[in-house]
Amino acid sequence: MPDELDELVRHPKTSKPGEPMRSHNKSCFGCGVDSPRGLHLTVHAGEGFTVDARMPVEQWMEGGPGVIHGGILSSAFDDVMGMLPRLIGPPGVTVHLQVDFLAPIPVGKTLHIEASILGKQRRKIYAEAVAHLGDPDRPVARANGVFVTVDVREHFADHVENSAKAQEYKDRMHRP
Ligand SMILES: CC(C)(COP(=O)(O)OP(=O)(O)OC[C@H]1O[C@@H](n2cnc3c(N)ncnc32)[C@H](O)[C@@H]1OP(=O)(O)O)[C@@H](O)C(=O)NCCC(=O)NCCS
Ligand SMILES: CCCCCCCCCCCCCCCC(=O)O
Repeated sequence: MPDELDELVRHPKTSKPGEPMRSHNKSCFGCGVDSPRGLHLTVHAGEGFTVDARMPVEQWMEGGPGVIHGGILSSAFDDVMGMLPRLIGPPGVTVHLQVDFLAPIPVGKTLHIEASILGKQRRKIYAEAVAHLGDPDRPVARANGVFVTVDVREHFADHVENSAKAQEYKDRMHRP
C-alpha cells in the first residue's frame, strides 16, 4: 500500500452500522438474492470503514472431502471486500485479490467474514478481511485486495445486455 493516502470519509448515504449493505446486483453470484446458484452472502455495514458478512457453507461448496472449495472462499472474500468502496463513495471493481488459507472450513458451518478499508489513494481502495467460524480469535483465512472505483454506467455499458436483469437496468437508466 502506498504511503500517501487520501482521507477516508464515510458517505452520508451509505448503510449505517448494523444495517444491511445493498447487494452489488440482485443477480450477483456473491450477494444477490435472486442468484440461482449464488453464495447468498448477507453483508452488514459495521462501524467506521468496515463490513461484516455471513455465509452458510453448503454441501455444493465442497472441494476436498467435507470442506469448502478454495475458489468459493476466494469468491466470498472478493464479494465482501467489494462492498467496502460503497461505504465511502462509488462502487469499485476488484483488480487484485490475495488469500491465505489457514485452516479447513467444514461444510455445515457458518462462515463469518469481517472486512475493512486499510486506505485509499485516488481511485484505489486497499482492503483486508478475515474469516472465522464464530470465534474471531481463531481465524480460518485472511485476504487482502485492491478495488478501483468506476463509473458503473460506463464500465458495464457494453455488458449490461448480458445481465439477467438487463431490462431492469435499462428502465433505471431511462428514468428521469
Ligand atoms: C478497473 C479498471 C477499469 C481500471 O482501468 P482504468 O480505468 O483504465 O484505470 P487504471 O488502469 O489507470 O487503474 C487505476 C489505478 O488502479 C491501479 N491498478 C490497476 N490494476 C491494478 C492491480 N492489479 N493492482 C494494483 N493496482 C492496480 C493503477 O495502477 C491505477 O493507479 P494510480 O491511481 O496510482 O495510477 C480495469 O482494470 C478493469 O476493468 N479491470 C477488470 C475489473 C474486473 O472485472 N474485476 C472483477 C469483477 S469486480
Ligand atoms: C449499466 C448500469 C449498471 C448499474 C450497475 C450497478 C451495480 C454496480 C456494482 C458494481 C460492483 C461489482 C462488483 C461485483 C463483485 C465482483 O465481481 O467481485
